[in-house]
Amino acid sequence: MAELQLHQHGKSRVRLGRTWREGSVHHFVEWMVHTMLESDMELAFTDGDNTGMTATDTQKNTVYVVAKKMSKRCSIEQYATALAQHFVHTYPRVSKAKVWVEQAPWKRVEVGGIPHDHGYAMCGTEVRTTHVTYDRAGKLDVQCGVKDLKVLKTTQSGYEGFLRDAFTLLPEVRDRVMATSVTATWKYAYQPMDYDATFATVRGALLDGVFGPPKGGVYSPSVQFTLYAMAQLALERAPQVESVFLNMPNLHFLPCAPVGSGFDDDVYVATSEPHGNIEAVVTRKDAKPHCRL
Ligand SMILES: O=c1[nH]c(=O)c2[nH]c(=O)[nH]c2[nH]1
Repeated sequence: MAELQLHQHGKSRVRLGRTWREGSVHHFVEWMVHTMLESDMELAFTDGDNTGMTATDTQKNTVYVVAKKMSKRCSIEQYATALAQHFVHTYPRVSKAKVWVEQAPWKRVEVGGIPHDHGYAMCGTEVRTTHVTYDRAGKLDVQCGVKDLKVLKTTQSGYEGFLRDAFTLLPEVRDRVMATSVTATWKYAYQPMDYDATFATVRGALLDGVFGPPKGGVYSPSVQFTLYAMAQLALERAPQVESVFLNMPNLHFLPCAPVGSGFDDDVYVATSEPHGNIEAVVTRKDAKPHCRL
């Protein structure tokens, strides 16, 4: 006999744009929203009975309704919280709402050094993310993050001392290009007053962990060491953060010696596949672990 275990239903990849007009200055965001509802809908799966079900089409429509209701400029965390709470408070069969939001990297343009009133350009790939859950007991969980944050440094990176056997071809190096696309998520011990400010603090810490000071930088003996240094800095600078998950592919730039010349740390074969893949969860001592592995 079969038994229904966890079940949920939601809408994926709902895209929206939202403008807030503050006089002549307009603020714009583009969001990709995913919803998922845990609800008392076993009979839909086992008996084909849809009574009381919040259709995924309704969930999609609600994404837009709640965006409209956010009358003041807000962060993705505030929006996702409002959306999750709406589902639980409106639909008695819903026991837990899960909402993911990703913010596209539109940035206000500057013309002659002056911020434009309503002009935006998309520069880069970096997407700000959040994952919010809210349940009928009123438990709210907000996780923040960033993905596709691509970083590269042309030196101050090496890789030495690793195991060598018959399968090892990689030479040891003290100078190489280090490039990665950072995915980070972090959990708070307590919710910050200002999600935007805390996001900026954590993002800044992650970048400083990679690059070090502007003159001279900081040496990376491995992606692993740099990942841990980044997470340590984030925990140090943002006291609200209790744990950080980081995933960092090692995007290899392979030494290239064009025909007739040698390799002088100047020309590389740029690759994306295959790539190394390094990840870890780093928690504040005595904090609850945060599982993304
Ligand atoms: O920083 C690195 N970590 C690794 O685990 C690894 N493995 C590898 O081939 N190159 C590298 N570089």
